Amino acid sequence: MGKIAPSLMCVDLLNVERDIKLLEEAGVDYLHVDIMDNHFVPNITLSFDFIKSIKRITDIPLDVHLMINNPEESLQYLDMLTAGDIVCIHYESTIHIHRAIGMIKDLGVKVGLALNPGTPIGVIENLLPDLDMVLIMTVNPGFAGQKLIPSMLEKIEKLRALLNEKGYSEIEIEVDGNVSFDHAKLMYEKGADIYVGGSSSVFSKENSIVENCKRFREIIGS
Ligand SMILES: O=C(CO)[C@H](O)[C@H](O)COP(=O)(O)O
Repeated sequence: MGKIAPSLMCVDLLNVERDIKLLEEAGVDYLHVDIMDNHFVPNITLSFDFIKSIKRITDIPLDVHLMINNPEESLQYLDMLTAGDIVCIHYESTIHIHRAIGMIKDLGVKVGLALNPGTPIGVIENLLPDLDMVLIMTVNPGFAGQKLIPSMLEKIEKLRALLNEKGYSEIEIEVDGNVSFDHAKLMYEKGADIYVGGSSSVFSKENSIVENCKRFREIIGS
């Protein structure tokens, strides 16, 4: 059974509370919050203060994706998170990855590790005991509305095989970037668990948010 994590960078920023209530009605599993620094990726979107505001209006667990350099310098600002939330940092974003992971654990939340499309999956092997989730970026991060990099489908499959082979089948695989309805089906077949729905699915203008989530659920068997 797959889980849906709508990407709040695709929400109507003039109607955030309205859209979050719709996502609650749709029964989504997480809210995916992208934090950028204009250095690790060339964009700036949501913020730590935005997360504080979100926490006041919903109990849906947050899936915080930090696209920032040296995340260990900013993790202190995430003390509003609680057990059940996820903090995901990029493998490429720090030379002190074990220290950064340890700091996420100290927050009492789940640990996610994201890999850019160009980063091979082998880098995670000695980190597996500390991870709850691995995020496969299926586009180069930073912007919504990009095209899927097709070779990422094989990467998902290889990661699922690696996790099973090493005895870490409980680690969840998240996919992010052009997770359209069609791509979600392929990703599901390859072994993905958590689906970041953006402009190409949950927030597609063709239907309402609630109807889009319903269609998504049917595809990922939840
Ligand atoms: O992380 C992201 C961009 O870096 C966004 O969460 C994601 O790409 C949004 O989804 P879509 O690609 O469907 O617009």
